[in-house]
Amino acid sequence: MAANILDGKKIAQEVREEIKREVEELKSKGVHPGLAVILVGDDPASQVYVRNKHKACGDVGIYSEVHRLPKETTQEELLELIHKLNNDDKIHGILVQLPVPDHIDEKAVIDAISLDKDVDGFHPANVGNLVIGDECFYPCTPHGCMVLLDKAGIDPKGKKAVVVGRSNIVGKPVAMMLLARHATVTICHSRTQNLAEETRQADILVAAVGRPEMITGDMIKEGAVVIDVGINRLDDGRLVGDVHFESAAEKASWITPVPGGVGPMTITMLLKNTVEAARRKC
Ligand SMILES: Nc1nc2c(c(=O)[nH]1)N[C@@H](CN(C=O)c1ccc(C(=O)N[C@@H](CCC(=O)O)C(=O)O)cc1)CN2
Ligand SMILES: [Mg+2]
Repeated sequence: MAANILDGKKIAQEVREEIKREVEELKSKGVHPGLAVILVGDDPASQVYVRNKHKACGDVGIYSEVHRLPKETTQEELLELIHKLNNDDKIHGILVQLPVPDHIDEKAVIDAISLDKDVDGFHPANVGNLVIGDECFYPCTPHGCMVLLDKAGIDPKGKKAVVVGRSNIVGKPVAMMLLARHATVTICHSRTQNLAEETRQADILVAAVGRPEMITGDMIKEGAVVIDVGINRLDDGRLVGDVHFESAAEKASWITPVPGGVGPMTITMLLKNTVEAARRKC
């Protein structure tokens, strides 16, 4: 089987057109959605992501401000800025680009963001609401995975989904979202025995481990849908996912490429959450 490509770049663009219209509608009601992004330090990849977030906001008409803080910023200084933004009516969404420098407690920072402005969906109360199926912001990358499935017309209901990776920002939330859509979900991780035995049962396989090309074609069931969340830069400069694309594409019915699969959806879902946060103020 030669897999169909789930083109995240194209789908992200389509979703951004919808978001643009939603922003116009909110503006006509007197609400201009606003996002504040905080970047601490000078991690090169984070700088690119933050720049892309700012540009993406501009493209759809969302007001955005970027707070670039030096890497020596103390936790107190960062919390003070978050507190200020929590009380700023122009700002509907706040995010702190991760990772933060080692001397800053990531959990303290996430906890400080007001629940109604937590457009990353990382606040523990948001995560709790996701688990129990209450109103919440879906974390952006897992939300992007679900939108890709929807756009390809793949209904998780009754399907066996296997998620490889148990991070708080991707593995666990995507498993919960698949469960909410009535998939039978297995979460695998570094201590899973016989990983291939598990992955070969998946109708939907989500790879989010951060290990280059570790999921190979022989680990995939014929006709499976493969969502590759990994973004790994190799020594030779190539960017690859957690899935070995060529061998996996011979087995899968649908597969996301890297780059150009899940990645472009992440920022798009951030825009969507920011609009949703603003809508709740209407
Ligand atoms: N506060 C947050 N921090 C981080 C998040 C997040 O959702 N919130 N996710 C990642 C980084 N990230 C957005 O912040 C992000 C990662 C990747 C992409 C993307 O478009 N990737 C491209 C390839 C880009 C490249 O060439 O390097 C792709 O996969 O096609 C967008 C956003 C960690 N931090
Ligand atoms: Mg690949």
